[in-house]
Amino acid sequence: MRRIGLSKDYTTVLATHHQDEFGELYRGFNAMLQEIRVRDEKLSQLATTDTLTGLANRGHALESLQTMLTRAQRLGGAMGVMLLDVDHFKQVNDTYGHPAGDQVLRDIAHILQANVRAYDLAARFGGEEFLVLCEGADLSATVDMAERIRAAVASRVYRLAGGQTLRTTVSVGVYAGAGSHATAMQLIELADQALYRAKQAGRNRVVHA
Ligand SMILES: Nc1nc2c(ncn2[C@@H]2O[C@H](COP(=O)(O)OP(=O)(O)OP(=O)(O)O)[C@@H](O)[C@H]2O)c(=O)[nH]1
Repeated sequence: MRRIGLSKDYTTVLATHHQDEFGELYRGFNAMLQEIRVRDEKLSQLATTDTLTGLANRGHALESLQTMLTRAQRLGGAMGVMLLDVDHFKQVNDTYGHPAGDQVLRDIAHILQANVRAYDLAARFGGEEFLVLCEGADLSATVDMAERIRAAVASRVYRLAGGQTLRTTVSVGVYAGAGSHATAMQLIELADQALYRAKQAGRNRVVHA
């Protein structure tokens, strides 16, 4: 028990064959460990997940970016970063209402999840902005993935609760690379500059740095 207390490894189960008070004590202790583990998982889920979309939240995305970048730099591999912003989203809210806007954000989150690989990370980075981290992807692979997502969003017809339908588009800024001196914030900044150019060029497009 002292070892569990020190290691905080609550997955441990204490084995006992006692049928007396000791057995009772062990079983109570195991039940308590199980409860701590479930609460631990719930807390960590709450701390890393965006509640509206179920995607990773900004903090978790930044941590993952740092981990992915460090790994890519250590192994000399590539990585891609994609910043997506919903076009004219204020108009969606103004025309159809905030709940409709929320539904669009949730739908886009589904599209992202359906289009990224198991080892990529899709996150909600801010209000109507999403970040996708593509592990081991070079520029061409990241742009291809971004283009697939852009096209999927553009062709989606959102069906609202009241029977109305709407369509929307996203602009995407892409950066790929993991230069030995690059920092996580520089990667985001470069993707953001590309995103800005995508908006300036007319939206509903992918631009890379
Ligand atoms: N429904 C909903 N709206 C949100 C949420 N977070 C941010 N927004 C809205 O997103 C809108 C963003 O608007 P802007 O930054 O003006 O950008 P935009 O209208 O998308 O225009 P462009 O980015 O230039 O294409 C604002 O109206 C915010 O209120 C959210 O969680 N739910």
